[in-house]
Amino acid sequence: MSAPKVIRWGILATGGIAQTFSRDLLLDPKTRGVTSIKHIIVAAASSSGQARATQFLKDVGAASTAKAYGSYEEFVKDPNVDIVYVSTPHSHHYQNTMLCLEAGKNALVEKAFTVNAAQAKKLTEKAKEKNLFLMEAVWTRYFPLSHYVRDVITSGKLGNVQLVTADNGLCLDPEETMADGKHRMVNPDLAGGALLDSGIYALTWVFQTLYTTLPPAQRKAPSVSSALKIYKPTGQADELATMLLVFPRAENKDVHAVATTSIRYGSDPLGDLSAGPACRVHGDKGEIQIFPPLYRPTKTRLILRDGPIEDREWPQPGPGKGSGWFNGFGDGIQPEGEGQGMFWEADEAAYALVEGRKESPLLTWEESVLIMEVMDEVRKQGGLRFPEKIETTDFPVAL
Ligand SMILES: NC(=O)C1=CN([C@@H]2O[C@H](COP(=O)(O)OP(=O)(O)OC[C@H]3O[C@@H](n4cnc5c(N)ncnc54)[C@H](OP(=O)(O)O)[C@@H]3O)[C@@H](O)[C@H]2O)C=CC1
Ligand SMILES: O=C1OC[C@@H](O)[C@H](O)[C@H]1O
Repeated sequence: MSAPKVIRWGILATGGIAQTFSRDLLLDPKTRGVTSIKHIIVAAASSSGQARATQFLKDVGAASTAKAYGSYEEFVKDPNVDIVYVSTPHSHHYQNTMLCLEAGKNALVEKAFTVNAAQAKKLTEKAKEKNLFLMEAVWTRYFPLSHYVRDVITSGKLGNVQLVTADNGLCLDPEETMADGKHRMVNPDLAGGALLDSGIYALTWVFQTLYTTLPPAQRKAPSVSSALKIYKPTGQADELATMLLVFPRAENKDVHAVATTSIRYGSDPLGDLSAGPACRVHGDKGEIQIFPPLYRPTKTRLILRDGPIEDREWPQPGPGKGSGWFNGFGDGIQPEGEGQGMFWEADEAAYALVEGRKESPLLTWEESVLIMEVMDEVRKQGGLRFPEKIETTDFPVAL
C-alpha cells in the first residue's frame, strides 16, 4: 500500500470553528476508513497577534514546527501551505479568500460563502483565473448521511419528489446570550443573522435533495418568495427567515420547498429528537426524513409506501473528546468518542487537490453562487442590506 498523500493546511483565524475544524483535521483518517490522504497543520494566522496563533496551534495539537503568524497578509505568503481554511465571520470571507487566491493559495471557506452572490462570483472567477481549488465549507454536504440521502433520491426509491421541507432553528436566547449585539450571529457589521448563519443549512437540504441530485444540464434556479423578521436590538440582521422555493421541472413536475430558520426557536427544543424530523423529502412513493440538527444530523428514517420503515443512525467516527461545540454557547452535542464530522469536508478538499480538481461536484461553484443569489433575493424581499463595506466586491478593503 502506498503512503498517504500529505495535505498541508494553513488555518486563517483562530476562533471557535477554527478550533473544532483543526481538532477534527488532526484525527487519524484511518478511524473513518480513509487511507490515501493525511492532513497536517503547518501554519495558523491570527489578526489578534502572533501569540494568539501560537497558543491556537498548541491547543489544537499541531506539530511544534507549525508556524504562527500575527498577520493574514504574511501568512498567505507561506510556501509550505497547500490549502487555507478561512474561518472568519461572513463579513470577512470575501476579503480573506481573495487575499488567499491572489497569493496562489487553494481555499476552503466557511459558510456562508460570502455576504452576497456578486462576491461569490468574483471569488470563483479568481479561482478559475489562478487555477486554484475553492470550496464552500458546508460540512454537512460531505457526511456519509448526505451521500445516502442523495442516493435514495437518485435511485428513484421515493418516486417523483414533490415537496421538501427543511428547518434549522437554533433554540438560543439572543437577548441573554448576545446581549451586547456584538456576537457574529446578530452583528450587522459581521453580516450576522439567522439567514446567512443557519438558513444556509435549511437551504443546503433543499438544494442537495432537489438540485445537486439532478444532472447538471437539468438544474434550474428556483423562484423565491420569502419573509424575514428583523432582530430589533441590532436592527440590521434577521432573527427568523421563511422561504418558499419552486424548482421548475419539465412535464408539470415542479417541486416545492419550504426552508425555515431561526435563532430563537429550536428544531429540537429538548435536544432529544422528540420533535421529529427537521427535513422531509416527500415523493409519490414515500419519503425520507432527516432528524435535527440539520447542520449535524445523525439519524434518518425512510418510509416507503410498499416497504418497512427503515431507521438509520449515523454516528460520526471518532475518537473525539466528546467535548463541546463551537458556537460559544456551550450547548455541546458531540457525544463522547465521536469526532465532530468536519473531517469529511477536509477529505473532499484533499481528494480534489490530489486529483487536480478545482471544485467539488458535491457543491459546485455554480451552486454556491446560486444559493447566495437565493439569499440575496430573500434579503431584498425582507429589506435587509448590510453595511456597504462588507457588501462591496472591491478588494482590498480594510474591515
Ligand atoms: N461549520 C460549522 O458548523 C460552523 C461554522 N461557523 C462559521 O465559521 C465562521 C466563524 O465562526 P466562529 O468561529 O463561530 O466565529 P468566532 O467569532 O469564534 O471566530 C471568528 C474569528 O475570526 C477572526 N476575526 C477577524 N476579524 C474579526 C472581526 N472583525 N470580528 C470577529 N472575528 C474576527 C478572529 O480570529 P483571529 O483573532 O485569530 O484573527 C475570530 O476569532 C462563520 O462563517 C460561521 O458561520 C461557525 C460555527 C459553526
Ligand atoms: O454553522 C453553524 O452550525 C452550528 C451552529 O450552532 C452554529 O451557530 C452555526 O454557525
